[in-house]
Amino acid sequence: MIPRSSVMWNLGFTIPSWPVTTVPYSWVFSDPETQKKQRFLCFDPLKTQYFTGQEFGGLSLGFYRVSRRKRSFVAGAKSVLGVDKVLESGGSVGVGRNSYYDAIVIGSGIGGLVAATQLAVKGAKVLVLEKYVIPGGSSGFYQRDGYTFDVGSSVMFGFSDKGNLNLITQALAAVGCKMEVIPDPSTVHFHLPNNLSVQVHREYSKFITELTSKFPHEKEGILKFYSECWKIFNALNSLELKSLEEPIYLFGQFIKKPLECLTLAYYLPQNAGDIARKFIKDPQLLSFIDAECFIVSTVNALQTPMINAGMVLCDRHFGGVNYPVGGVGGIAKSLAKGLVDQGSEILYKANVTNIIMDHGKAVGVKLSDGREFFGKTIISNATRWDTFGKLLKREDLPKEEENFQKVYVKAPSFLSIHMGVKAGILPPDTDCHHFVLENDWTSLEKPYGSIFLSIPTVLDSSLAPDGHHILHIFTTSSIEDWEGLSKKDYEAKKEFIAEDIISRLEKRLFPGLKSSIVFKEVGTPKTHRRYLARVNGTYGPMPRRIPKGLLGMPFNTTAIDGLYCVGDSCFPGQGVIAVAFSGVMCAHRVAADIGLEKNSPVLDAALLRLLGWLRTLA
Ligand SMILES: NC(=O)c1ccc[n+]([C@@H]2O[C@H](COP(=O)([O-])OP(=O)(O)OC[C@H]3O[C@@H](n4cnc5c(N)ncnc54)[C@H](O)[C@@H]3O)[C@@H](O)[C@H]2O)c1
Ligand SMILES: CC(C)=CCC/C(C)=C/C=C/C(C)=C/C=C/C(C)=C/C=C/C=C(C)/C=C/C=C(C)/C=C/C=C(\C)CCC=C(C)C
Repeated sequence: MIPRSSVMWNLGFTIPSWPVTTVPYSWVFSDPETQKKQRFLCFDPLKTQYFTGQEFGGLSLGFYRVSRRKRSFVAGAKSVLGVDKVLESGGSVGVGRNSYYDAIVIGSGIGGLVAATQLAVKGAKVLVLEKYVIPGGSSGFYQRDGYTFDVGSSVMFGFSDKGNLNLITQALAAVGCKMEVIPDPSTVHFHLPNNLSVQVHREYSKFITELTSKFPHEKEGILKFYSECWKIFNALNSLELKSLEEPIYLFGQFIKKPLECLTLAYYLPQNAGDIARKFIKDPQLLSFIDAECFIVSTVNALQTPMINAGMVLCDRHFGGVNYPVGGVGGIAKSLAKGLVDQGSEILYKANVTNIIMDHGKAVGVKLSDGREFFGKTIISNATRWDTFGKLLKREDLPKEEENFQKVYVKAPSFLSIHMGVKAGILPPDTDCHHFVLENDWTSLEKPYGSIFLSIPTVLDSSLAPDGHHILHIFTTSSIEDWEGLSKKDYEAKKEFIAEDIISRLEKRLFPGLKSSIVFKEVGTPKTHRRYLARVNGTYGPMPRRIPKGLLGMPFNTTAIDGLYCVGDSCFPGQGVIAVAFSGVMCAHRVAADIGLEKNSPVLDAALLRLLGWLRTLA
């Protein structure tokens, strides 16, 4: 508990002597326990507030621009005056070792953690505030009866040791961590209508051979479509990936790699379905491409940005899909540890309820228990809907966010079933990941239509007790389906739907599955809403109609000064590697804004305006 102090009381009555012609402005501190308000004086010339050193007993501390930095002034006062209790004057200024941060990150999903760690290694002092008891969000884990379950699926891109796109490996390495990974010999095994079965082998030529054996008449189209994907992947893989909102970097890349940048700019507004249709005519093969894209984006190929399709459909063969030993949860744990090793902080059970604004700028956050923290920048890893719908007041919704909500809607949530089964039920050489859509292509995007299945114990047996496997099954489901039910009806519905999904898997993949189950836990969209703090439990944003590729997806800056977003409602969207990239971009832009990286205010303004205009075309 923080000791109370009387120091602020003393400060409250000192008289500033800064000779300005404006009226004094008083800054109010409130003590959350006593609700006593303490005032001390400063000035507000030109709507920017300044303190003078004389406020602190005549010591010459200079004066500080405080609209963004007022709390750093207090921290400065602490170090110069040695009056530690100034910082602890009632909890309203903060409780960390240093109460004023370069960046406060709301949420410790992979997006938030990557932004935080990247900033920390650049020398920033970061505070991550996580509502839950462990880090990771959708990439977290939980343990029951000897099983370690991944909260989300276990398909990990970006975890290889080569190229520029191994963003998870790079994010860990930045804070001195390296995780042992197990290569997955196949990304996913598709079980589709008309008994179409396609295994996506790690080796590209093996995958192409398998696919063309199912569609020999479309061999040329298949090769052409996937080679378009490779053009994108190779261009991406040749760039140093940083913030596309930072002009010095962006123009630098255009000069160093003009062809690659132009390639990406060309594909930026395009979708995979249109490109597939240039080369492929067979409706069943086009439906297969839809299923490929659905895994990437939870929508069909016509709505999936080509850049994202190119990235995922090639990385699985270039770096391959690799599973971290001990489970996906280890990534977030390692990043959180790395963050602390860099001298930054993470607090759990820290539920941010408000972003604190001051003269139109985001300057701090307030927690549900009343604590407040202040920083130069605030980075929200909550979804954009939560950030602008809950953490800021609804009437503050900026035009840019209105546009985002016009172009993107919340993707449905998931019904998930975590099971422990007797190992004998799985045939030898069972793949780790499966995608099942049995009878009807049109059910692909319908609720409960397609089934995702991960069996991470195929790769890492340490995740389950001896002689057992984990089956993590999930399927799309909307929150509306689960609201307004009594507890009894809710439980019954969970059982009923889970039973149906398991029967479908039993029929198509593993006869006798039901009798092998030794553990089963079912989560609904309400579970995801509660534990992941995501509105409606949404999996992420999906385009309302046909998008212009990635053109409409916002980056990290927001219309609110000092406030940034990171995670899957930022460019380039859903997926662990995607949110890791969003974290890298966000850290770069924030570092430039707080002077830890090169920046050019004039070019910044021009580029941000240009990008804003491009988004309006989406
Ligand atoms: N490839 C896979 O298999 C896989 C697996 C899991 C997750 N994912 C991806 O991860 C993506 C999500 O990652 P992300 O980084 O955007 O975020 P996230 O949703 O995973 O994490 C956000 C974190 O912020 C916390 N949070 C939210 N609001 C808060 C508040 N007000 N106060 C404090 N904490 C708060 C949540 O508790 C959560 O831990 C999803 O799009 C999904 O695609 C993919
Ligand atoms: C800035 C302007 C206007 C022009 C400049 C041009 C230019 C230089 C552009 C540069 C663009 C760049 C750098 C783009 C980078 C894009 C990246 C890195 C995109 C990455 C996308 C990654 C995605 C979409 C990953 C998705 C992964 C997912 C969703 C995996 C999930 C898997 C499942 C949901 C489950 C599957 C499970 C089973 C069991 C089958």
